[in-house]
Amino acid sequence: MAAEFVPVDPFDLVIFGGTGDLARRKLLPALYHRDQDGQFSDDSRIVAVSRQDMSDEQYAQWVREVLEEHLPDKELDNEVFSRFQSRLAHIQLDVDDEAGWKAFSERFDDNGRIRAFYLATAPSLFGKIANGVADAGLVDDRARIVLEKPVGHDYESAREINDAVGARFAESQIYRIDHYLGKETVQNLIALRFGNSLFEPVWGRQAVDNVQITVAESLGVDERFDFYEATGALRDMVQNHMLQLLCLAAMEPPASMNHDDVRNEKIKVLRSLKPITPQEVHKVTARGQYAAGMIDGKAVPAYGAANKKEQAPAEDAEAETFVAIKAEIDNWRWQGVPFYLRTGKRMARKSSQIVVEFKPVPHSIFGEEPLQPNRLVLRLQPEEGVEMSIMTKEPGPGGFRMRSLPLNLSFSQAFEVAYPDAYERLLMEVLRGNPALFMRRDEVEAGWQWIDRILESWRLEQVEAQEYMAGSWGPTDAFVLLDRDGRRWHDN
Ligand SMILES: NC(=O)C1=CN([C@@H]2O[C@H](COP(=O)(O)OP(=O)(O)OC[C@H]3O[C@@H](n4cnc5c(N)ncnc54)[C@H](OP(=O)(O)O)[C@@H]3O)[C@@H](O)[C@H]2O)C=CC1
Ligand SMILES: O=C1O[C@H](COP(=O)(O)O)[C@@H](O)[C@H](O)[C@H]1O
Repeated sequence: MAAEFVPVDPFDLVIFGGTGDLARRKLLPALYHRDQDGQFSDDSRIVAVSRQDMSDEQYAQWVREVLEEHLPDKELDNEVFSRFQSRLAHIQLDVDDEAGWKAFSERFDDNGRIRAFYLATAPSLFGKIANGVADAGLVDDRARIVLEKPVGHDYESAREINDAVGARFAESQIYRIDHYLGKETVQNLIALRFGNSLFEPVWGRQAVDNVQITVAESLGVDERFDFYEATGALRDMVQNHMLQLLCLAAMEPPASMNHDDVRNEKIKVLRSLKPITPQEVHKVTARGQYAAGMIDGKAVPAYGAANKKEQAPAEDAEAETFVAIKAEIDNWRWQGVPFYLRTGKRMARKSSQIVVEFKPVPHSIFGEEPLQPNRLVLRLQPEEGVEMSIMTKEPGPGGFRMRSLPLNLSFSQAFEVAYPDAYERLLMEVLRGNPALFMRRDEVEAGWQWIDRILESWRLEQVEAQEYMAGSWGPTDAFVLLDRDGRRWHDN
């Protein structure tokens, strides 16, 4: 079956935070692309909400500038934009202002279209917005609500948000987004594990030595300094993206691809994560913060020095921009197999991958020839693909000279179809009403429970972020963490 873009039913997509950074960089370009591929009916609308005094026309003009800046290859097509523009509207509303909601509700008629409310705002506003749209009479069976990550700041706040939103929307109408679940290679992990019989017998403690999950970014925090100081990499990247990757790599085979079958398996992994206690936190975690350095031959400033609060000296900045964790899953399949997680900003280059390292052969028949353990590498970005390293004999006479060589599958070379980016896919799944690629309430809360223990252990043990040079692979502690186990990170 060839890839095709199937149109979605007519909709009103209401983006709270339609003037924010996420809307600018991700949501609007994603929607433009889906419109370009003909997936939207003529009467579908995109309504942005913010506190700014902006007419529909001014908003459309602003969106044009945003797209000109953020579309890859700057490929704005005038004909497509004119169709896209006709869908756009802007509503001025401070969601804290109760009186404003009446005027808001008057902008919607009872048109039978799908209504999707996308909450691209701070999570502290999620409960208010859910109440606002419900009190305005806009929530019926066809309505759905999308919650951007992070859902909360810790377990307690996540529960409060889930309770507040859950009081006005059924769980099946709530789409908690983690855009990593929309990435092609992340879904390919499911295809690889459960579409091939080859891997299942070796997928566990008998054959796997360790698993390494890296999400490295070369980007810095820059103008998101305030957000990062309040959040840090553990909450920003590990609680959601990294734990989701870990779940997909570690879960048992689901009964089907039905959303609850997959989520039931993921939650079991989260509940099996061994809590990280104050006694061991120094040994099994590393916290880092980037100092000035060089990336791609260009000098980049330290965390906290390049933000709009430039007067705040970097040494006052506290948040971690890097985390490494040795995670353990207390279940039969993974007993004794460490999952090393690592994420950071301003690292040597953008590179996200999952590496499954298999055990070495039990006995070598090749004398002194060094043998490397097999490795399966799933490259998430930038170049998506799968690589399996195997030992081979170097051709030619002179006995067995053993070499590790990769069997390499590059998705861009294997498939000609340009696949939609994660936000494009996830927005379409919302409009289609398919929650499979979104997080269920219990997953988010179980993730926070594990993260809260680490945060508490860091606090009790006063674990401070150790400096690492921008353009490196993180602080010394991250290397010591693996060295202690006689292993090393697979840098790319
Ligand atoms: N930026 C990113 O790359 C990512 C962001 N996220 C998450 O998405 C959410 C939004 O992030 P981001 O876009 O960066 O944030 P911004 O601060 O850039 O945008 C916030 C948006 O919310 C609107 N807003 C704020 N307060 C109110 C209010 N009281 N009433 C109505 N509208 C309001 C703002 O509009 P105005 O001020 O004009 O009223 C603006 O449109 C956050 O939870 C963030 O963690 C998640 C993944 C990536
Ligand atoms: O959610 C987030 O993700 C981005 C990284 O996303 P990617 O698709 O570019 O890998 C990260 O930069 C940001 O801090 C975080 O909030």
